[in-house]
Amino acid sequence: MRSAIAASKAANFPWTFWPECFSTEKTDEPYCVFSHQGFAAGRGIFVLTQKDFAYAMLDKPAFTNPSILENVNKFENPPFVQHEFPGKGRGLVANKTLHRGDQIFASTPVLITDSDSWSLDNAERLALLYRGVDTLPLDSQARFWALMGHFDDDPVDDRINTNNFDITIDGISQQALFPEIAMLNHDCRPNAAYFWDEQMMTHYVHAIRDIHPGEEITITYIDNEKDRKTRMRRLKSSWGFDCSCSACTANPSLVAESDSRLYQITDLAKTLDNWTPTSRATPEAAELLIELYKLERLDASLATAYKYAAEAYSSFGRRWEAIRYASLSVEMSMLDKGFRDGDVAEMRKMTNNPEMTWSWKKRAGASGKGCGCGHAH
Ligand SMILES: C[S@@+](CC[C@H](N)C(=O)[O-])C[C@H]1O[C@@H](n2cnc3c(N)ncnc32)[C@H](O)[C@@H]1O
Repeated sequence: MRSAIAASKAANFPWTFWPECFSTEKTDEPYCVFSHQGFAAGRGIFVLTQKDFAYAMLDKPAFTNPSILENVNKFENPPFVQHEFPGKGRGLVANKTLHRGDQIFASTPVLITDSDSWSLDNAERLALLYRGVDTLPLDSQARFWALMGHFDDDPVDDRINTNNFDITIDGISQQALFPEIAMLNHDCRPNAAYFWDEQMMTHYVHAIRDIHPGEEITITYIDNEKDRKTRMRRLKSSWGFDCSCSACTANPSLVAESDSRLYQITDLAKTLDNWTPTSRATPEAAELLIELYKLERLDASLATAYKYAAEAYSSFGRRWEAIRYASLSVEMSMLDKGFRDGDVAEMRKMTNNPEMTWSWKKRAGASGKGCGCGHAH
């Protein structure tokens, strides 16, 4: 018999159990555990948050129209096998060729926690988390407990902190747990990218370059455009491991070269973002940025680099190059930022009609000389 009290027989009550709550002096509304066992065809979910936020979530299409999740959480015949890597724990290895754009996961969270719930008394916060896990369907509970921890902390906290993803719902950042996706290890030059779709309440993972059978499927946990030292420090402090990926363990001369390319990438992005009359942005600068990202094998970042190139060409009135790069940007942005992302919509517009976009001839008329920039947007 579960410790949580079933609420399923109460009329018009949307949650499976009566929420258990604790208050904090810092907030008006208590934090509660809201459990929905039927979510995503019985995968279930619990949310540790405040009442208004939990109820607003119920208005998302994923809850109001469950049939849209028909093709989500399909874990049979995966394109990978689980493998034990010395020093890394488990990871996922491709068992067939995956092409850029191939979907690897589409998964709903089993739990979502509000970062502000840390303002609760720790024992109370943990009591809510334990209660939440206890209210998940047994299958999801098992997946939760099978996750790795590394902080040597409370077992529930540790699993959440080691495996969660930052997501945003209605503009508010939250932590979400996707047990199957949490099996992916980090690489500073990953071959897969992910994004969160809040309408679908689904986390997607796609290949961002071709992945061969036997190759580990990896994502990034951090901002890979930082130099090696910064990346290593971040991975150690947040995930407790010494980065051993090829970009971190290369010969110091190669690392130094990579770091200097990363600094150049930062500078070029600043240049291309400059829409003032003194801007030195040119299509050539954007081409160089693309080349540097390719050299660094930062495939996901190409989404933004292609956008810079599309806008740079558009700003000099060069229609066909603008369209070419806008198309490339749409393809990569859909994999890294999401199907509904604003950049995707903007670049799609440019593929149809660059003349109607804000950047058209913004910099130099069609001459390519000098800058008549004006302001972006
Ligand atoms: C989200 S889990 C990934 C799956 C995990 N390997 C497992 O066995 O469940 C994150 C943890 O995996 C390990 N890990 C992930 N990527 C790693 C890497 N590149 N090198 C070493 N350890 C890694 C770290 O212990 C990290 O805290």
